[in-house]
Amino acid sequence: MKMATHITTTNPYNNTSLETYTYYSSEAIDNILNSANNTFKTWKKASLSKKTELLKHVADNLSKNKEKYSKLMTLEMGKPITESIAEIEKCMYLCDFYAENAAILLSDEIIETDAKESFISYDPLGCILGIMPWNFPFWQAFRFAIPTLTAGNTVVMKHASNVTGCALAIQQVFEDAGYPKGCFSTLIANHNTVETIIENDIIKAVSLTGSEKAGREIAKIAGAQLKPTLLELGGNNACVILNDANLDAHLSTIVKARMQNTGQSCIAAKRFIVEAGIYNEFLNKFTEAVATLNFGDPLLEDTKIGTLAREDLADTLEEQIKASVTKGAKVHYGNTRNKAYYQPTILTNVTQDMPVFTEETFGPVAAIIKVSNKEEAYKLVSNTKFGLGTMIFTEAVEDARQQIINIEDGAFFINDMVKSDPRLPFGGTKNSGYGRELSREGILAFTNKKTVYVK
Ligand SMILES: NC(=O)c1ccc[n+]([C@@H]2O[C@H](COP(=O)([O-])OP(=O)(O)OC[C@H]3O[C@@H](n4cnc5c(N)ncnc54)[C@H](O)[C@@H]3O)[C@@H](O)[C@H]2O)c1
Ligand SMILES: O=CCCC(=O)O
Repeated sequence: MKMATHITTTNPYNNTSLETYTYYSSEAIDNILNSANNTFKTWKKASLSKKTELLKHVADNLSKNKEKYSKLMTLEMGKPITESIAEIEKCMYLCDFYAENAAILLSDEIIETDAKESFISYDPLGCILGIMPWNFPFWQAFRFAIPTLTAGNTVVMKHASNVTGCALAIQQVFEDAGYPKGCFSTLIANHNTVETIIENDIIKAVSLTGSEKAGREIAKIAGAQLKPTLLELGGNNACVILNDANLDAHLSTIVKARMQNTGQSCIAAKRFIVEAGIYNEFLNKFTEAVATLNFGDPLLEDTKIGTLAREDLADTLEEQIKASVTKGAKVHYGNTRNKAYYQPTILTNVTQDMPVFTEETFGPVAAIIKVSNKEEAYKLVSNTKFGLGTMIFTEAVEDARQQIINIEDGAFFINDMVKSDPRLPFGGTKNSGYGRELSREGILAFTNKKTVYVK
């Protein structure tokens, strides 16, 4: 098959072309990798105060250009503009968090032994390749790059092709903030080229955020080179609603847990496991709230639901819903479609053998499962190959806490939606990947935890 030489980005809301970009030549990619490698030699020794000062410049740049970057994200992948603005603000908060805490998080860890002095020194590894998805075009890139750079590594990033404008804008943010050339570079590269990039000695590790399929492929390539990977993959989070849940307090959070980013979030609530005693009340209130979500031009502030980021994503969702309906699921609400638009949809009578239960659904469809008691609910929670997070809504918090040990996921949220927070580790288990981003874990992810022993 002939390899594409260009990427043309498209606005999924009106299907108009935005820009055309040429894939970088292998020579251009080699130059970028060499530059990242050379810069590493000095960047790793730069003082932490210089590095954290630059984080403040990044946050200032994001603040100054918030509208421009938000609009770019919305144009390229269709998310409602208010959510794009919130995404840029979250990136700013991430910079502030590491600017304030990096010195403590990266400081040597003294360990008393029979040596005069012994400690762990957290040293950077070198140039790290980030492979990123389109669903949070700025946030995912920043979640990886900010701690990785602050730990003293350099970064090259291959972003999803439909957000190439964002990928280049992100490089510009780092350049304008004053990072030395070679600290952060975007690579416009296709999948075949990525294999060669991973094989290059300059790349010391790979961080991938993307699908389970991509995780398997990238881990295999990196594994053959004995290079470490951090994998942030798909999810199929359960949202458990027990009989005593306070729906008045939590309904809007529960709706947001599924419909945020037009349902295109790895940690979205995808399987709603609802106890019989609250089932009718929940279904009525949830449906009423979902029906108020306004679809429209994502550039308008009152739009709450956009199109999906690409038309083929709506094809996949439609197939998953059709196959589930064939197996007995009922369309309780929604299920109309027009090109990349998929109406928020609620399916009831969902059982464990249906694609909307077993697979990740990346769009605004809620699969509702009725259970007769909480024991049954907890059994269903873990019946998934994914392991990003579980959320539970109940007033019996102490009782829910007893489940901490049984939840197999990377996160367990009681009376809130699963969400990422720079202060807390983020990541999955099972087919959702391995490794942790954010917090102390994230800044140490790409470090050599070096034992130093002075007799
Ligand atoms: N766990 C998390 O933190 C997290 C966050 C966001 C998205 N995701 C997941 O990402 C997926 C949606 O994003 P997507 O559609 O962009 O995923 P994707 O796997 O199709 O692509 C992700 C990135 O990997 C690249 N890629 C994929 N296969 C590759 C290969 N063989 N060689 C080189 N590069 C390759 C893509 O070009 C893109 O840059 C969902 O499954 C979602 O749950 C996970
Ligand atoms: O798609 C996943 C969202 C990840 C996050 O919020 O950090």
